[in-house]
Amino acid sequence: MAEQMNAPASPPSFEYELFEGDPDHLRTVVASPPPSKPWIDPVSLKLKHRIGRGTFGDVWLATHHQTAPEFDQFHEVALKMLHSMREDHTQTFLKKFEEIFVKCRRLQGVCWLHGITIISGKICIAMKFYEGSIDDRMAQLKGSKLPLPDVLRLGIELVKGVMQLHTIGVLVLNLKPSNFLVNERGQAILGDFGIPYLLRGASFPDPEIALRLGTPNYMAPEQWEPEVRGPLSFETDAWGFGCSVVEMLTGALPWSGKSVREIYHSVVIKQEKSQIPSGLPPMVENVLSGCFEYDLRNRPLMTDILHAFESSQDALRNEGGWVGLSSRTLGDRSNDSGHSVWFLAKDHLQLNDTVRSRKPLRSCNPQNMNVPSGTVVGVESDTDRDGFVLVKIHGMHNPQRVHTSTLERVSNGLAVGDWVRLKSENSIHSPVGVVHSVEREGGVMVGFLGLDTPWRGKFTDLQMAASYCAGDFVRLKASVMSPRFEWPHKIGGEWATGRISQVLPNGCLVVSFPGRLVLGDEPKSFLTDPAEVEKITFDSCRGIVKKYQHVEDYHWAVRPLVIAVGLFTVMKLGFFLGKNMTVKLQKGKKHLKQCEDHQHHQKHLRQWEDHHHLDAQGGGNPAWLPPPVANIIFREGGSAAAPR
Ligand SMILES: Nc1ncnc2c1ncn2[C@@H]1O[C@H](COP(=O)(O)OP(=O)(O)OP(=O)(O)O)[C@@H](O)[C@H]1O
Repeated sequence: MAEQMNAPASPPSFEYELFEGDPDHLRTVVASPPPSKPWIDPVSLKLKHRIGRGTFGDVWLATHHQTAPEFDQFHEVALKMLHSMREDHTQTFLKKFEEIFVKCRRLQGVCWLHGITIISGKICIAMKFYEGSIDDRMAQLKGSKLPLPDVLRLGIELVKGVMQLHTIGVLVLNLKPSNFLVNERGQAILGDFGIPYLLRGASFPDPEIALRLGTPNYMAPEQWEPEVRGPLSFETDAWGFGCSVVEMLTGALPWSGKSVREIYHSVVIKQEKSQIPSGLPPMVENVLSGCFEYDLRNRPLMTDILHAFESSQDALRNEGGWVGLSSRTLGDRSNDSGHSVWFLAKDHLQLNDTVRSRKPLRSCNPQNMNVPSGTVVGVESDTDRDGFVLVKIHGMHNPQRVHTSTLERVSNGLAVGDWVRLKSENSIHSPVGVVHSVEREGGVMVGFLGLDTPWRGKFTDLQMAASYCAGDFVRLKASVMSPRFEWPHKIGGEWATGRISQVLPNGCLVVSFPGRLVLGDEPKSFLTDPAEVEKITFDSCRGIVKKYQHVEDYHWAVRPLVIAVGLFTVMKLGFFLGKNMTVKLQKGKKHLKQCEDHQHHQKHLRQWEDHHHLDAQGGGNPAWLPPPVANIIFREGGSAAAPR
């Protein structure tokens, strides 16, 4: 097969080539066995006309002529011709396609694949030709929107298709009404079997395509830069599904009128969500709102969506119209630790599970540690996901009845959300990541920065790592010379200290720098690899200077404020000293003057005494003193003071 797949195809000139036979007389002489190999001889394909142009290539209507001694048949096919890519990437795609080809053919909800070929150096995937898409159908309706019962029915069919694709390990990543085809029985079929997923890692002449694997209007935040904001997960398809359902209900394209850059800014940076129409059955509304959770771990799985749609469809049928389905909505069950009901629904406690109090999603401090470690000895109701369990806590005699939402399962020493470090590091991705799932048998899934999908391995490959939370201060380690992402410096040249504003599901840290004044277009936040930073706390700063420098990291205004206060203090001190000096100077001058006067009067006195021959006794009587001297009292030591 490898040789067949690698065989260079003869490139026919196809751009305007029309099918020469009569398409109305497509015939099957003898039924052929379904081929287990996907390769199609390009000569057997005749292109008729182009149906449409998509992000990853064009779709053509073509005929596929198969002939052998036992059979001879024509099929009308839709031929998806991908943009040209590098030869090695073409081969990788062919290999991936070969792996999923037979599996895909068993999936009822996914378009039927005829095979694959290469024409003019471009990969061409031949699929069954369907009569139209949900998008086409919407275009024919008033307001381009579908009624709720239709949306529920089509939604259920599509979710089943997505789930089928997920079971073979493929994500769709391109859910949108134009990719929802309708078969001859009016059922919705997935028209894309995960082409963007198979294209991961391929490079295109247009770098934009490689950067974003999907159609911008329907893309989840992590889909824009999966290696940075990932990992791509089953929940990534929940976002695209949510966008598609909202469009089917409202007739409005998500982020309509916005450029690709603007959509990126809205979805990824500003973390905006699609608006969900009001008046929907609460379960549908809740599950749709869950689809738009920024953190993919908080989104529902396809099973949750299916459950919500089927329940709402049943209720709609039974009640003859939407009048309110249930007094108990899923939204009421949210958890104030930051975990959505969908997050909590992903794991179910069983007897003998080791558990501990659940850590909040966005904080390092446990809300309570009522259960530092315990064992589940009783499950109140197996069917109720939202129930209580009996937990035997070490050191306590009687088992405690604890709500499952406050507990997390610890298997092989690890729980979902734990920070871990790979024992054997590699240069491809960060060695530090966040646990996404832990199997009781030892299998672990971890989100690592640098990987676009979750890492899968054994718990023995991992060790615990320091955790990071929003609010923590961090700085690049001194040993990091060339960080993975740009990181600002301080004026003196050393790495600046920033504050974590968000922790992405793969452990990538979004860091802002409140200690830096951001002007104009300068970036407000930076991304960083958790393995490249260290935590900075007031206690860890040694010496008063370092401690003060850390205070400056809290807000850019600290330094100018300190400078202003310092200047003010200096001025005040200067003023005070100045005033004191002036008083003293004046006093000194006065004193000098008095001394001078005194000397002057002494001189006069001596002259007067000489003149009047006064004896020394008479000199002590002020009455005998000349008038200016009478106003001055002489103190000990010769200092002068004004009379009282
Ligand atoms: N198997 C098929 N049978 C009939 N029509 C198809 C088939 N596959 C695709 N189409 C139609 O061809 C048109 C172009 O499809 P294509 O998938 O290339 O574009 P797109 O959905 O806009 O973009 P993307 O490349 O992102 O999937 C769409 O209108 C789609 O409904």
